[in-house]
Amino acid sequence: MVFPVPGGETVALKDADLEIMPGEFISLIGPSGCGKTTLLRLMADLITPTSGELLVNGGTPHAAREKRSYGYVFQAPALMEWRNVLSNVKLPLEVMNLPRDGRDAKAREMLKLVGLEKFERSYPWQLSGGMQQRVSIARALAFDPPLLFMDEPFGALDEITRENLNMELLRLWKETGKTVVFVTHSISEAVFLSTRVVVMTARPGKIEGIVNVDLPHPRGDHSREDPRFFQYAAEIRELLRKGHS
Ligand SMILES: Nc1ncnc2c1ncn2[C@@H]1O[C@H](COP(=O)(O)OP(=O)(O)OP(=O)(O)O)[C@@H](O)[C@H]1O
Repeated sequence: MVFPVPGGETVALKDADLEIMPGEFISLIGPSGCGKTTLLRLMADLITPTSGELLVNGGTPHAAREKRSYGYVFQAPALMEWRNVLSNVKLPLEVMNLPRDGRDAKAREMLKLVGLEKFERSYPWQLSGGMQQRVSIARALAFDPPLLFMDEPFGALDEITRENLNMELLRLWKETGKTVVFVTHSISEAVFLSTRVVVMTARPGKIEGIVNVDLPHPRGDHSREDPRFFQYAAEIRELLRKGHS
């Protein structure tokens, strides 16, 4: 992926070869500016690759977008301040023109899934950052996409809130069987959540290595104390070091 910039071009991604299987939880980790968001945006058809091939569910990213195959959770919650929580979660269902009577029920079901059923009438500014991020996850799940793209959704949260949301996300992933592609800067978050961690190099972003995380499910606080947890974290750190130099 090459971006034109004043006076030249930026090669954001090069030789990024990756295959993701249905139901996987993949984390992308790598130095700042290595192209993690770019890779996610390419998968989501928010930008078009300048060369190479990219397939989402066997078709083009554009076709996947038209079929509403994915939900996208941004770094910042990006909720509409003038809409209450229920109405924010309903938004994609309105855009898709789904029958009016089904929309409320679906949005409520999603809010229950993220533990916010008591807050449907609240406005975004009345919620904490973590709660807002849960609303945006509920919104991304509302139309039941098989894929979930998440760009550092918990980066701005305190450690304990982040750990709690990690637990919730894993529960959701297990319950719904979705494929998740998750961008993070945190090695421990990547190990805790993922089936595989994709470590990228500094720009132009390439894949330095992939670590299979074979920690048993359900994961919880005990997983963080498992000797294998430290071993996976050390492997990822080593690959990150190699990719930095
Ligand atoms: N629209 C654009 N135009 C020009 N350059 C861009 C554009 N989008 C991204 N880039 C460049 O591509 C590179 C990769 O950016 P990207 O946002 O994907 O990195 P990242 O790994 O997600 O970084 P971070 O961890 O800091 O969020 C950066 O050098 C960035 O400046």
